[in-house]
Amino acid sequence: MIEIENMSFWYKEKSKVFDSLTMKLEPGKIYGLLGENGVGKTTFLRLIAGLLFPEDGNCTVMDYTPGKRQPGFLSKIFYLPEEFMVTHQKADEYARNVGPFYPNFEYNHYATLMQEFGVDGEKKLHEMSFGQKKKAMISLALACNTELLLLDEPTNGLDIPSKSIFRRVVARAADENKCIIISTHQVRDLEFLIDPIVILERNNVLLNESVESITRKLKFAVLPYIPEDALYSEPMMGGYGVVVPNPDGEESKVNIELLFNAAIANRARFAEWFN
Ligand SMILES: Nc1ncnc2c1ncn2[C@@H]1O[C@H](COP(=O)(O)OP(=O)(O)OP(=O)(O)O)[C@@H](O)[C@H]1O
Repeated sequence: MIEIENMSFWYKEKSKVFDSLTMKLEPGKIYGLLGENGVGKTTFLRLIAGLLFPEDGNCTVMDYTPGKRQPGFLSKIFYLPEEFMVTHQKADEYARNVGPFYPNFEYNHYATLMQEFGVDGEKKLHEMSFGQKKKAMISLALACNTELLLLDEPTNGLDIPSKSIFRRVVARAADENKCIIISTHQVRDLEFLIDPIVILERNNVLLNESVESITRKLKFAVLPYIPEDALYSEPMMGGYGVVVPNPDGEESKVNIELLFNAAIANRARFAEWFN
């Protein structure tokens, strides 16, 4: 669905955000896009959406060149930025105006999602709180039913019940033809939703792997001690949260925060294991 080949991008040439980045993203998945502050997650989403243009290399999305912003392409993707300007329209009115640009948009689906999130669509968008606006825009994004959905920090601003609803409605929206990419720092909000996990690092991608492949190679545990072969450990309730190599393929549940910290602390080993 998304093929990126030797793509370089910079705002200022002497500090490249991406330098010859190559990666593939497939349909039927909900990707979790992680990375330290300033590493380029938003830039990555904007390149895929065609709002920024690669300086070098190629980025092809569903056989389109995003930067050309062709109508066929625009009707197949929905990009929801972390922060957005809203109009003075009522949320429902806005959905009725924007939705028809997307061939698979269903107003009833939008209305059901708004009800599920408990947002009053008769309220004007600019009079809503940040969380209410976010839920209205998430409802619209999902109801547009596009092949590609790009969500930048979608759970930022959502209260605890809304985060559960978000996980439920996104899981329900996923199907084999769709690719959903969620950029987030709130990994605990999305622990059981995102798979594969993509970790960006300065200039490039450090990891792009399914949870299954990660847990085949790594074991996550809470132990009363730090094992000698620990790739990463940190104190937590009950002992230490540790990430260790998993030569015997023992089953464990991925802890994304531990994975992230282990990857950052062991860049070379991760590159060797996973590439
Ligand atoms: N409009 C811009 N002009 C110049 N530099 C920019 C611009 N937007 C972003 N940058 C720089 O590009 C790099 C990547 O920024 P980006 O916002 O993509 O990172 P991010 O991973 O989304 O960060 P965060 O996790 O803090 O949201 C940063 O070093 C940032 O300072």
